[in-house]
Amino acid sequence: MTKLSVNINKIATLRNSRGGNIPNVVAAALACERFGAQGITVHPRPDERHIRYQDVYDLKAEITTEFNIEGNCQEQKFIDLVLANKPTQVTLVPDVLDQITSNHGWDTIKNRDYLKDMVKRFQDSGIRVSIFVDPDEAMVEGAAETGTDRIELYTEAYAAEFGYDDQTAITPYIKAARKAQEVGLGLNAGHDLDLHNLKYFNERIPGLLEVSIGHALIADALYLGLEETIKRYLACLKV
Ligand SMILES: CC(=O)[C@@H](O)[C@H](O)COP(=O)(O)O
Ligand SMILES: NCC(=O)COP(=O)(O)O
Repeated sequence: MTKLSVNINKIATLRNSRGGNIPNVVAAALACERFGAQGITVHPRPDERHIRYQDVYDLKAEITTEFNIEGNCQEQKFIDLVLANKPTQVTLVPDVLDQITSNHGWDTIKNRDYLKDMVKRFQDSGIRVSIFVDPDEAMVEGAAETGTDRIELYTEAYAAEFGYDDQTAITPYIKAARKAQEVGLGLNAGHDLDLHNLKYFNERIPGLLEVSIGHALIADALYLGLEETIKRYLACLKV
């Protein structure tokens, strides 16, 4: 079954809006685990607008499921943070500084040598590496040449098209997933996945190992509660 990693950035956004420690991100992560999530994802950004660097240390000390840290390895602070915490997985995302959210994958061909160095650096510390890519077979092949363990397919385009033309929405992802299988890469996916589009995606993408979901899931929890929300997302991942 595809694993669900809950991205808790938005819990930190809410906490930071007031100062103080409500809601507590570690308590929220532990609740996600208790309710069945198989992993916790955070995406600390350089301005610490949601997850703070200290949160990563605090989470690492408490959580027991797979810990996935996403971010831009062009920031030395990010590399140091990951190496100090040794999560299960680091996901390399090519964000620029003032980006509202992630909006593109790596060009794994142009940046092949750079990514190769980064992948080795993290793998040498026992950390599984995933590279965030658009659903483009050439980018998947390029990722394989870096030595990465996995890729994460950037699903914003799928989510935007889903509900209009589902077949068109999913086709590039099926092709990219098949290519990942062919070149021996593990497959993750994420961004804008939600209760409407997740089941269709999971049922059609071969070899999907993990999805990381934050924005929609935390928003759903406002209405449904965290326990019921996680239960519904897990149900979408059953085949
Ligand atoms: C890589 C990815 O798609 C997610 O991590 C997303 O970027 C979440 O980040 P924000 O919560 O800052 O939007
Ligand atoms: N890697 C994607 C992620 O962690 C969550 O993205 P979103 O669900 O907040 O869009």
